[in-house]
Order: sequence, then structure tokens, then C-alpha cells
Amino acid sequence: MYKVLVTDGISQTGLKCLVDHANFIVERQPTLPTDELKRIIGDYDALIVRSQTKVTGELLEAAGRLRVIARAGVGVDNIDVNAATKKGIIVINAPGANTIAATEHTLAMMLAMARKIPQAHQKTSGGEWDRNSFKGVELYKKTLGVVGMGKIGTEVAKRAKGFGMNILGFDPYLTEDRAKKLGITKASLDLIAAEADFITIHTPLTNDTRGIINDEFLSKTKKGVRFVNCARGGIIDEKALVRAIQSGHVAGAALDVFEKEPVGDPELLQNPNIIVTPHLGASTVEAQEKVAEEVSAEIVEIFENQSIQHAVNMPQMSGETQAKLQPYLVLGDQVGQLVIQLLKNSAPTKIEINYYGDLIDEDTELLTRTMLRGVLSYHLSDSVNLINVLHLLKEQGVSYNVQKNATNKGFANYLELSVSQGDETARIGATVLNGYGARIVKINQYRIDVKPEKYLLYIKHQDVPGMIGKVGSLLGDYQINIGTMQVGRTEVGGEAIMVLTLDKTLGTEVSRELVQIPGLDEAQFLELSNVDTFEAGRVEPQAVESV
Ligand SMILES: NC(=O)C1=CN([C@@H]2O[C@H](COP(=O)(O)OP(=O)(O)OC[C@H]3O[C@@H](n4cnc5c(N)ncnc54)[C@H](O)[C@@H]3O)[C@@H](O)[C@H]2O)C=CC1
Ligand SMILES: O=C(O)CCC(=O)C(=O)O
Repeated sequence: MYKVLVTDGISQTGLKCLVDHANFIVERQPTLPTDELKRIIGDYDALIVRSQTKVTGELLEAAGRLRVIARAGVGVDNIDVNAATKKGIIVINAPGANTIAATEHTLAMMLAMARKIPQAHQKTSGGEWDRNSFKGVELYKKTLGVVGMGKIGTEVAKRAKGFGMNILGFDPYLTEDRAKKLGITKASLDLIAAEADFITIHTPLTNDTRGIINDEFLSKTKKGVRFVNCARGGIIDEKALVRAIQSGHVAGAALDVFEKEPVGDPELLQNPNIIVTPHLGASTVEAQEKVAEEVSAEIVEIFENQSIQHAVNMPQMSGETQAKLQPYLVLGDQVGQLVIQLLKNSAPTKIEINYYGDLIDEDTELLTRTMLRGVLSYHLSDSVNLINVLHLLKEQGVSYNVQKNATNKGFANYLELSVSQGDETARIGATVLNGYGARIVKINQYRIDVKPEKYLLYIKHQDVPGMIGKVGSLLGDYQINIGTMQVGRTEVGGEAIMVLTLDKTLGTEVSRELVQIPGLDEAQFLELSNVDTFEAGRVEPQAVESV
């Protein structure tokens, strides 16, 4: 059973798939202070939060069995993602599930600010009938600068066009082509400052975006400009904004998010030209159900099927690419496990990965991590995963290098993994043969052709007659059945290798006896821990003609 802790008032309806699932126990708590959360977090496998709960590095120190942190929303700035990554904890979010809610809130805020609706409401509901103090401005024919043309920025731009606004969009990923299709102008920040009547922010809060709207930017804006921030506090420097409003240069601001939440700064809260909401951008029934549904479904997928869709601390790839890479992921993990055993289990100091053929056109980040995890898991077992593997390599002082090569080494696709410690290097080359599945095709300098199996025996010997028979009969004496046997050599009569797949494990006694055979220099039993787990992902023979 997996235990899931839910804090921050997540929609109960959206949690249905977890609550109804026989393998999950869901426990709800209100937003807890870090100390209290720290006391209980050790009991849980997954944690679901909105933006109030602060998932700090200190909290994660106490989270012994936590595997997933789910943000029921987009921004993960309340989660120490680095600390989670180091601990191998997957951080997922629900991108897109609250896009419409945040978009509509942005437009509501822009209109409310332009027509002074909150101020007018306050006075009217207080019994005054004041028709002179609240003359607003129209959006029609005004220029809107959208900083951050991602999901929300794009939806805001589309709707603002409906109001007859001219849109200037700024985003490093906005192409001329996409801007043209949206009917907007791709702009620089400076152009937005110079021309916009309204500016709305839709970037995440990052080191790059923190304080992007500061004194310097504000000094370049048009007199009378109005700001909307429904993204994150801190992107607009609040003190600079207040100064610009007090000086009369900026006409108003509509803020849903603040540098510190809950906000208490009277300069923001009591300014007649600033309207505020308490981080309500995603607070619609629909969005809250959807974010909770998405993260709940993904938690089930992660625990039940090891499938991750929206991790923010792992490479993302489409389902199609993942399906295409699946046989290589299986193989890569096996190659990683085998190569470290060939290095006689010494800890590596250097790892080289080379991709050839069709693989060079693929996004191989996940495959690289899979191989690296295979290598490190030999010594670090379950504490290494695809999330923390790069961090652990760095921590262990292991350098790694990945290269994509234009040649194809005689195979449609080919990968090679070398691990070294000092002068010792172990190398495995492998491929996935269309219609035949995965094959180890190179061990160190020797060419072979071995289908990876759970139990393997690697033998180094002199290339002399009778060697295969002697090995076979010794294994037979111990009732060890041989599945396949492959030999490889670089010259006749020189050094050679033999790789056997076995039906069961090999005792130390057999290994000892094997090396007593004259001309047999080394016998090493190799084991793949995950062949059964990964069996389903194998490419099985389809048709000989398709090779
Ligand atoms: N107020 C609320 O309740 C909500 C707030 N948000 C906030 O809105 C933000 C945007 O959400 P989405 O549109 O869903 O994310 P998104 O990831 O689709 O879009 C973010 C865009 O910002 C751009 N960007 C990053 N750095 C930039 C920079 N320095 N200058 C210009 N553009 C930059 C990115 O290229 C990307 O296109 C989230 O990060 C979150 O912080 C999201 C949902 C609800
Ligand atoms: O959970 C919430 O209400 C906040 C939503 C938000 O800010 C986000 O998704 O980034």
C-alpha cells in the first residue's frame, strides 16, 4: 500500500482515482507549518500540495520514503526541486490544467483595473452613489504587452485580441511564425516598455525573471501604463512599482501574487490604484478538479506502471518518442549493469557513452540516464534513480561524456558504454536488431552476439581446441544448463572470450573450478537484476524478412 499525504485544500473530487484505488491510502491535512509536516512526512510515499505548503530541503531530510511530490498546479517555486532531485524524489505538476482559470482571472483583473470595479464596489456597497470618481479607460485599440508567451500568455493574447487590443509578445521561445499565426507582434522587452498601455506577466519566477520589472524597466515605460501580475510575486519589484504609481507615472496595477504571501504591505494594500486578489488565478471549480485529477492519475501511473509524464526534474519526451526508445531503455539499463560488473565491480571514475546510427537523431537524455543508473546501481542499489543519477555522479566525482557519432558501426543503431578506473576500462557495445531484439555485440575489443539474459558467464581464455567442451562438461557436472554460447576472438590462437547464458546462478565453487581448466584465464559470473521486470518491453522477433 502506498500512503499519500494531501495538504492545501485540494479538490476531493479530483482525488477520486487515488481514493478509490485499492493500493493507495489517502490522508488529508490542512496546510501545516514545516515543523509539524516534518514530524509526519516520514510515513508517506507521495505528497500532493498547492502553493501554500513549503516543501523545503529541511523537510525532505525527514521524508525517508517519499518518492513523489505532486504540485496540483503549475509553479513549483514552493518546492525545493534541487533538494528533491538530490534525494531522487520525482517532482510532478499539472501543466495546462489551470491555464484557462489563470487566463480568465488575468482578463478579469485587467478589466476590473481599467474600470476601477473593486474601488467602485467598495464605495457603492458602503452606501455612497459616486459616479464621478471611477472613470475608467477602454481596452479597445490599446496595446497589450505580454511578457511570457507560454500557455497562459498565449490564451490571454488570444482573448485580448477579441477586445480589439494590439498585442506585443515577448518570450525567448516565441518565433516570428507563431506570432504571425496568433496575429500578434513578436517584441523585445524594450519595445513593450516603449509602446504598451497594459503589461501582463506570464513567466515563471526564475533567477532570470526575478525583478524583471524594476526601476530601470519602469523608467522606459509609457506614462499611464497599467500592470497585471497573475504569475508570481517577485517578477515585478513591488517597491519599484509602488514608487512609480505614487509618482503618477504608472496608472495602476492588478496583482494576484506577491513577493510574500499572504501579503501585508500597506503600500500595496491601501493604494487606491492597486487592486489585489489573494492568489486566486487557479481558483475555479474546474481548474481545481482538473489539477487534482491530473496529479492523482499520474501518481497511480508512477507507482503502478513506472510511467512518468510531467516530471519537472526529469527529461520530458512525447509518448511516441518514449515508445520508440523503450527497447533501448531496457537494453541501456542492462548494458550499464553488465559493464560495471566487467570492471570487476570497482567504482568507475570515468564513463563514456557513444551513440551511432539512428540513435543520433533521438533525444537520448533519458537513455543516457538509464545507462548511468545501471552503472551506479551496482554500488548504490535503490538509492540511485533517473532523477538523482547525474547529481550522484557529480557527488562521487565520476566524470561522464556523451557523444553522438555520424558513423554507424555496421548497425542501424548502436550504443557503446565504457567505464574506467585508472588504466582499467570495460566496454560494452549493443544494438537493437529490427525483428530480433536487443543484442550485446561487443565486449571490450571482442565482437560477439549475445541476447541479454538474467544469468551470464563471461570467460577469458586462450583460443585452443577443446575449450568449449571442457567448460560445457564442467557446467553439466553441476547441473547448470547452458542457454546459448558465443565465442569471440581477435586473432586465431590468441586471447578469446566466451559468453554463455545460463538457466541458473553459478556458485563460487564452479567459478573456482573453471579457472583450473588449463588455458582458461578468467571466469566471471554476471547477473542482470531486472530482466524479468523489463521482459515486457523487449522487441520480440517479428519476421526474418524485416531484418
Ligand atoms: N496566479 C495563479 O494562480 C497561477 C499562476 N501561474 C503562474 O504562471 C506562470 C506561467 O504559467 P504557464 O503559462 O502555464 O507556463 P508556461 O511554461 O506554459 O509558460 C511560461 C513561459 O514563460 C517564458 N519565459 C521564461 N522566462 C522568460 C523570460 N525571462 N522572459 C520572457 N519569457 C520567459 C517561457 O519561455 C514560457 O513560454 C507559471 O510559472 C506560474 O508561476 C500559473 C497558474 C496559476
Ligand atoms: O494552487 C493554486 O491555487 C495556485 C496556482 C498556481 O499559482 C500555479 O499553478 O502556479
